[in-house]
Formats: sequence, structure tokens, C-alpha cells
Amino acid sequence: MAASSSTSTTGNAEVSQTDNGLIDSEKTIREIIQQPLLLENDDPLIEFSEALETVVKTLRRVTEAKASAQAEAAEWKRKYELERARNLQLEQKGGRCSELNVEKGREPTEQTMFSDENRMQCELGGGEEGICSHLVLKNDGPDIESYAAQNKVMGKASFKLSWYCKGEKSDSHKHDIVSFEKGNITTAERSSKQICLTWESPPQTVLVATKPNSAPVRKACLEMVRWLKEHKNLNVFVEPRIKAELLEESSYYSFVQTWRDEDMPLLHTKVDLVLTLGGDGTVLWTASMFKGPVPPIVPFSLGSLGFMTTFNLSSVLVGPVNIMLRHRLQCHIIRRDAAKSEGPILVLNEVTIDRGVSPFLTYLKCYWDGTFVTDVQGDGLILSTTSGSTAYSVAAGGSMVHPQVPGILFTPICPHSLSFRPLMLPENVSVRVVVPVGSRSSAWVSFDGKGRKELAPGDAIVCSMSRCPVPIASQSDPTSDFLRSIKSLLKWNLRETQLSDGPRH
Ligand SMILES: NC(=O)c1ccc[n+]([C@@H]2O[C@H](COP(=O)([O-])OP(=O)(O)OC[C@H]3O[C@@H](n4cnc5c(N)ncnc54)[C@H](O)[C@@H]3O)[C@@H](O)[C@H]2O)c1
Ligand SMILES: Nc1ncnc2c1ncn2[C@@H]1O[C@H](COP(=O)(O)OP(=O)(O)OP(=O)(O)O)[C@@H](O)[C@H]1O
Repeated sequence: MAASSSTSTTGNAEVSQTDNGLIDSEKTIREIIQQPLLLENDDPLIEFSEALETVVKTLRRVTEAKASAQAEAAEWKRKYELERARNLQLEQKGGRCSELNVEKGREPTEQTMFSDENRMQCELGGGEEGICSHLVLKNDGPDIESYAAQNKVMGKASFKLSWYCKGEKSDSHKHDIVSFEKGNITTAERSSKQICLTWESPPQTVLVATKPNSAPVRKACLEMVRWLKEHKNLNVFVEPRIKAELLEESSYYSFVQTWRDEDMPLLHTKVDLVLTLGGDGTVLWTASMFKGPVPPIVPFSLGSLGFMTTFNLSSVLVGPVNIMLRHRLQCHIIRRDAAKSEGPILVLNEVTIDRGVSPFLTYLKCYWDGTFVTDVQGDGLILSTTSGSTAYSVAAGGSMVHPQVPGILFTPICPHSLSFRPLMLPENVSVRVVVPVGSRSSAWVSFDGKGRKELAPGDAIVCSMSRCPVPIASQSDPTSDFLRSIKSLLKWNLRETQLSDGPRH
């Protein structure tokens, strides 16, 4: 039935002209039926009268059904507006957290989700400190089925997510990771993490670091320093050892600058760019010179492997340059009797706690965020970054992990246990490794394979992710670099392809 465009309102229900027409038709038919002219024995007229009676009944049913549907629609509209007004009111109150307010002893099942008056009720608990808020809807009325569908849309429980860091509330980073707008939980976009460095002003000061005791590296260094000065007019910094080597070669290199030990904490404020000539060890060494922020490093591969030394071309002075942020672990040593800790010591690959020269089992107790986790009884333990996962950790049975995955690898070295598998922890965990007071021997700790220190019984080392990563220039994207490294350098999964001319299964 087509609806008329003009309407008149009766109470809550809106009655259209079509409905008025139906009512008029019914009246007319009734009048005809009740005509006194109709005789009792006039059969065709009686039949006609009965037929008209049926039409009257049908018309009445249609009119009633329509009115009822319109009344229901108006009621839903009213409820919707009521609900909306309540929600707006809540939002204006600052989205205060409220606790779930379910009637005591009554589960919020479909049957109990509406009130007796078929009225949606939004009951909000008063808990100021709660971390969630929910709508509770009740209905014991007859139209449960038709309301249930609406409930799914209108009665969706609202909630809030809160972030805690080591037991303390912290919302500072929430929208970087998870959004919960309108009750839909989504994570931040993860399509690309490629970082590109574009110089806003040209670099002016360059630090050159080289592998020692290598004639080709020494030659490359002389040429590079000269080129940087003559072609780019850049300030050049080198380590004191290299400065001595350069001056040994020629007094021409007297323009080259160096630093004293006490200046090192401020080195990053003077240097725009670091160039390394050597292998992975040279990158590790150079990164270790910076205890805080590290300037971008461009590694020139002159080593034997070159996991981090994938860069070969030097258009970096113009840019843009692809950058890979490699995370570091920062470590503090806590001596049994000392009031102050030693450190921080930053590592790009790993911290290794091992038995050193001792022929005995290393005995270590491990804690994550202060909770005891396990003992290590074996040759030792490696706490590795994902960049370091392809170094010592993989040799000890750890998995190789893409360096963009944030985390800490927990890899035992030759554990004297059949079930001690390596595992990986999230980046935010703080790991404490203690040499128990009752241990028969000391343990030894090393940082990227260097700076060996003894840990006596009662001493501990605490490691967590540093906020200062090492930005390293890369030739292509991080995934291609990683795959190229593990395939060409570690020969990952190299196998001849099976011939096709064999038995068919
Ligand atoms: N059994 C082992 O595999 C083992 C033992 C001791 C140390 N190491 C590794 O050596 C590193 C120190 O390197 P170095 O050059 O100063 O010492 P190094 O001269 O002894 O060289 C160690 C080798 O490890 C490679 N390497 C370093 N970092 C790597 C990485 N992230 N991925 C893949 N290979 C990597 C180097 O290219 C080099 O070939 C330590 O951080 C440790 O990871 C490995
Ligand atoms: N500037 C530096 N001062 C002191 N030691 C350094 C310096 N650069 C590198 N080293 C050390 O020299 C050793 C060898 O360096 P590197 O690893 O770069 O060369 P490689 O062994 O030939 O290459 P790769 O590591 O790729 O096999 C490493 O142990 C490293 O710590």
C-alpha cells in the first residue's frame, strides 16, 4: 500500500490520509450493510452483505496493524532519542570510568535485558576508579524478540582501555598502539616502518671509525678523509688512534679533529654522521662509543660477513637515506656489597653471562620484572637484541628474528637440561640475572663480545631495552636487507632443488 505524503498526528502514532481513507471505506460499507431495504430472504443481497462484512474486517485489521506498527516505530524513535541524550550526557561528563552495574543475583541474559515498561535503561555504576563502563538493559516485556535485534545495535556495551607500566597507570602511548574508539579495538597502522632520513641542512661534521690493523682499511680511510675535506669541505673527526695513524702518514691530515675521553658523552652533539670502515665488529664498537643518542651510521662493508654493513654507495651526504633503527639493551651491574650500580653499558648485539675460564657449571637465577622465572645451569645465558639474533644467539640455538621485531631473546648456552628451549620476551621486560650467593663459582659477563667483567656470587646484572637505538643506513628496505644477509652470509636454507624425475606420491 502506497503511503500518502501528508500526515496528521494522533497521540504518539502518526495517521496518514491513506489510513483515513480506510476508515471512511469501512464506515460506508457498514452503512450499506445496515440498510433496512435488505430483505431477509434476498439471498444474493445477503451474500453481498457477508462479503462486505469480510471486507470491513480485513480493512479494520489492516488499519490496526498499520497503526500498531507506527506506534511501535514512534516508541523506538523516542527510546533512541532518550538513549542518545543519555550517552551525550555521559560523554560530557568526561567519559568517566564506571563499573558494571548488574542487578544482584540476576545475570544479564537476553530475557532480563529489558525493563517491565519495555524501557531501555542505562544503569551506570558509580566507581570512579574502574577501568570499564557497561550499559545494562532490562526487559521482561512481551516483545523480547523484536527488541533483541535492536539491542545488538543500541545496547553495545561501552568500555575503556587503560595502560599500566610496571604497576603504574600510564596513558601516554595508548594511541600509538591501540585505539578503542566507539568500542572498536584496532591497532596502529603497521603497513610500513621504513624510516627515511632527509637532510634539512647539509651535514657538516663527519666521524670516521675504522677497524684496526688492516692495511686495506687504513688505505680506504686515508682516501675517504681526503675526499671529505677536499670535495665536501666537511669537518672530520676520528678516534685518537686513527688521528695518530693519519699524522704518521702525512702532516696534511692535521685538519682532522679528535676528542678526549671526557668529551665522549657530548660527541653526539658535534657529529652529524658516522662512517664506519670495517665489518660488523666496527659497527658494534662505534655504537658502543655513544652512551646516549647515536648519530646516523653509514657502514662501509670491509669485513668478512657484514650483517649490518650492507651499505655500499655514498649518496648519503645529499640524501635521502633509508634508516633502520636497531634497538640496544642497556645493562647495569649491581654488586653485592656496593651501594651504587655500574653502568649503563649499551649493547647492540647481546649481553653474555657465561662460565668464563671456570670448568664448572654456571648457576644463575633469572627474574623478569622482579618475578623469579628460572635457573640456568649450563655454560651460560645470552640476552640478545633482535639485531644480535643472527650472531652468538643463533649459534647457541636461538631463532633468527627480523631486526624490526621489538623484543629480547633469552637464549641459554649449553643448558644441562633437556627442556630448556630459548625464548623471546617483549621489549618492555626488565631481566635480572643473579649469581646466587651459594654458587660454587663466579660468572663472567661480556657486552657485544667485549668488556668482560666478573660477577661474583651475590652480584647481578639488570638489562632492559634502551631508549637510544642505533640508526643505521641501509641499502634497501629492512626485510630485503635481512633476507640478503641470512641467505648470502649465513647460507640460510641452502639446498639443491629436488629433481622432478622421481617417484610420484
Ligand atoms: N659462537 C659464536 O657464534 C660467537 C661467539 C662469541 C661471539 N660471537 C659474536 O661476535 C660478536 C662480536 O663481533 P666482533 O666482530 O666484535 O667479534 P669477532 O671478530 O669475533 O667476530 C664475530 C663474528 O660475528 C659476526 N657478527 C657480529 N655481529 C653479528 C650480527 N649481528 N649478525 C651476524 N653476525 C654478526 C661478525 O661479522 C664476525 O664474523 C658478539 O656480539 C657475538 O655475537 C659469536
Ligand atoms: N675502532 C675500533 N677500535 C677498536 N677495535 C675495533 C674497532 N673497530 C673494530 N674493532 C674490533 O676489531 C675486530 C674486527 O672488526 P670487524 O668485525 O669490523 O672486522 P671483521 O672481523 O673483518 O669483519 P666481520 O665482523 O664482518 O667478520 C672486532 O672485534 C671489533 O671489535
